[in-house]
Amino acid sequence: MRTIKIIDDIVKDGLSTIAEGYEIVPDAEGADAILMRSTDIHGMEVPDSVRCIARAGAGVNNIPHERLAEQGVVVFNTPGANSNAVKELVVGLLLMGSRDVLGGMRWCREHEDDPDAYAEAEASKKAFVGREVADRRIGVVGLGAVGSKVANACVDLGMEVCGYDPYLSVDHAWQLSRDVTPVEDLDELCRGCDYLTVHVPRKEDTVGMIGAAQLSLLNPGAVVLNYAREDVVDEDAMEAALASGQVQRFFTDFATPRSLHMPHTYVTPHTGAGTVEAEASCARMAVDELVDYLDNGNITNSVNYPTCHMGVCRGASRVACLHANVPNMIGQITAVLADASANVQRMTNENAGRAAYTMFDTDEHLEPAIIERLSSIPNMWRVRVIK
Ligand SMILES: NC(=O)c1ccc[n+]([C@@H]2O[C@H](COP(=O)([O-])OP(=O)(O)OC[C@H]3O[C@@H](n4cnc5c(N)ncnc54)[C@H](O)[C@@H]3O)[C@@H](O)[C@H]2O)c1
Ligand SMILES: O=C(O)[C@H](O)COP(=O)(O)O
Repeated sequence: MRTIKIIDDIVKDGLSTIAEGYEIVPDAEGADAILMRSTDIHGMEVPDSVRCIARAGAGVNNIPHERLAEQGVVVFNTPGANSNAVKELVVGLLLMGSRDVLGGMRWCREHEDDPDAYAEAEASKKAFVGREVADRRIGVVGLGAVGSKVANACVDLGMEVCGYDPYLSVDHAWQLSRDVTPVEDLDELCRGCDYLTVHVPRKEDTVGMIGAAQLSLLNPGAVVLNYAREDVVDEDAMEAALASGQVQRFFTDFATPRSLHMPHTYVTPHTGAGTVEAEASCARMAVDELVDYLDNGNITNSVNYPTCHMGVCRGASRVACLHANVPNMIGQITAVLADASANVQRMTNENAGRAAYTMFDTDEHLEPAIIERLSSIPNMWRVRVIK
């Protein structure tokens, strides 16, 4: 029986793909895997029993995945599984940001007991006049799963769309409308924009990337949306830009103590991915990743280990070695196998960044002493006997 500890609220129907032979357990201690969403686990001691963690969602800044790689824990996320949900909300808010929809609705509510409201509305509606988004310029920062969908939707709305993403993947480039203009410099992207929307992961080079300089390059009265992470947009700079009118409205998914008190700021409580469809598809993808890793050693969508597939083991045994991406690891692993006269049926090695993964099938089970020798190779982080 394999065991999974669930942290956060994972929707039940998303768990439907958990295979037989799996059990949800109340504690991480002793569990084989953790399934989670946004809880910050930087301060958590991840028990040695845990072989993998799947984040049902995109952002992994809440997980110390580099440290966990060295602990032999594979961390997964679910790229793209919630991107349509974010796109739909961002497009809705973009339209709301162009018209004072909320102000108009507030006016109506305030006049709910006024018998002349219907007639007064005609006189008052001038106060809520907005603008159309068609032909306006929007800058999209980050053209991944969410950003590319937002950019394409803005093209469909008739906007002039520019995008900035120095690390754009080939897959996402293929998905992008040819009407999106790529811009190679962030400041150039911001210059003359009426709208700016941010869709990058939180990392060293993105924290504070939208600051005073970038906001000053927007057209006066611009609308800014942050459905990425709270500190990608510098709050000091944003508050000043809102106070001066340089930014007319700011939509953010992050209820920080500061954003909740900023003028002309509309805060949602991290509900960018909050649809039944997105929650279920993230959970299903995360469960599939965990199960394929625990059962077969295959790695799909990991953020700290390379992609690696060897299908289902047809030999007597399958072993996976999780180790540092340094020279001579394969040489040392095969030397141990040669000493043991092990007959290797299939073997694969992949690396990504600082981590590497070697997996092999043998036609006999290896003695515990051989596994011990593999484990004691310097820079070996974990050896798993999968079958
Ligand atoms: N509010 C929500 O509920 C919600 C939902 C999904 C994602 N997110 C956030 O949005 C982020 C993006 O999600 P995604 O699914 O599109 O991820 P993604 O990985 O598909 O896309 C991120 C894109 O940002 C680009 N990028 C990285 N560094 C950059 C930089 N310095 N400048 C410009 N571009 C850069 C990458 O090349 C990539 O194309 C996530 O990491 C997460 O933090 C929030
Ligand atoms: O990174 C993400 O996928 C989003 O921030 C959504 O997070 P959540 O699933 O915890 O709401």
